[in-house]
Amino acid sequence: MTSIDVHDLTKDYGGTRAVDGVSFRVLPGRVTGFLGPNGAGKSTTLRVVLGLDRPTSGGATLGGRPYRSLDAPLRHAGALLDAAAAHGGRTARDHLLILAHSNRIPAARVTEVLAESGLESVARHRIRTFSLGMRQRLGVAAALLGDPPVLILDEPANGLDPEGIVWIRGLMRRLAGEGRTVLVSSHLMTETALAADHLVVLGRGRLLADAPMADFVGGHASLEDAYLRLTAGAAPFSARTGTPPSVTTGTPPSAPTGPPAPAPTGTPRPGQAPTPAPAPIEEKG
Ligand SMILES: Nc1ncnc2c1ncn2[C@@H]1O[C@H](COP(=O)(O)OP(=O)(O)OP(=O)(O)O)[C@@H](O)[C@H]1O
Repeated sequence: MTSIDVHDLTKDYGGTRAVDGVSFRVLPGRVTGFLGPNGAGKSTTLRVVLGLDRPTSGGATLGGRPYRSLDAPLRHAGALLDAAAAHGGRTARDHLLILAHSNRIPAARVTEVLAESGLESVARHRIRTFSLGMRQRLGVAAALLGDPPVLILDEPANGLDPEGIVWIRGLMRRLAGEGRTVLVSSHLMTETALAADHLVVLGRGRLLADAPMADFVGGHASLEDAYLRLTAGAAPFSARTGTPPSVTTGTPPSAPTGPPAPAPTGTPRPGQAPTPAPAPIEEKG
């Protein structure tokens, strides 16, 4: 099956370094959660993987090939990046039919993905009448269209109702169970804890962790706890609350709190630099 490989990726926007020498591999057969604070570089990385942005240096491949070199790319990788991207004047069905046609996918597959995403009853409605959650479902339907071995989903639960959140979680688990490669970015820790087997965490454009979920959370009260400790030094927009980060470790408040244990980073691959240790948490007064 097909892995996603990001190799020593750096991306600058003018004077802003959005991604800084990041390398990781996303393996088939599991859901990999892609986490990081606002502005950490997740979307930029996904855009480079999908050939939507050119890297400054390094790069990314799917099954060893750059996305841009793929023939009929929807058959190799399905992506949900921006649910608002579909043309509002088209019906959901027409939107999918156009995508299918341009990737040599049979029209019958459109009917299947409309059913899979729960949109059958609104298939002939114009997309501009869709709610955010319906647009998300349409984005997922488009990602599934080519029956691809790789799925890349950026905040797929955004706007979904509780039934939809359960649906997308089950869908991701099933796709991974079928041996596909599923990479999902999210800020929802509870959802990520339920859906993901493995985590890749960025902070300020750098790789902070690349580890199995159990190893990442190990010794912490929850995924949220482990994540907040790891990224506390890398969150650029933390609001002043007058209290320390909302981590609950079970340790009494008076107990000395040293720097967090670095989350396990997995074995560096040949040529890959070890993951930098996270910045220590500074206790706020
Ligand atoms: N097109 C662009 N032009 C200029 N700067 C950009 C552009 N896209 C992203 N950036 C900058 O790159 C950095 C990384 O942004 P990116 O959107 O990749 O982060 P993110 O981890 O996806 O954040 P979020 O969780 O808020 O979506 C930020 O500093 C952002 O301002």
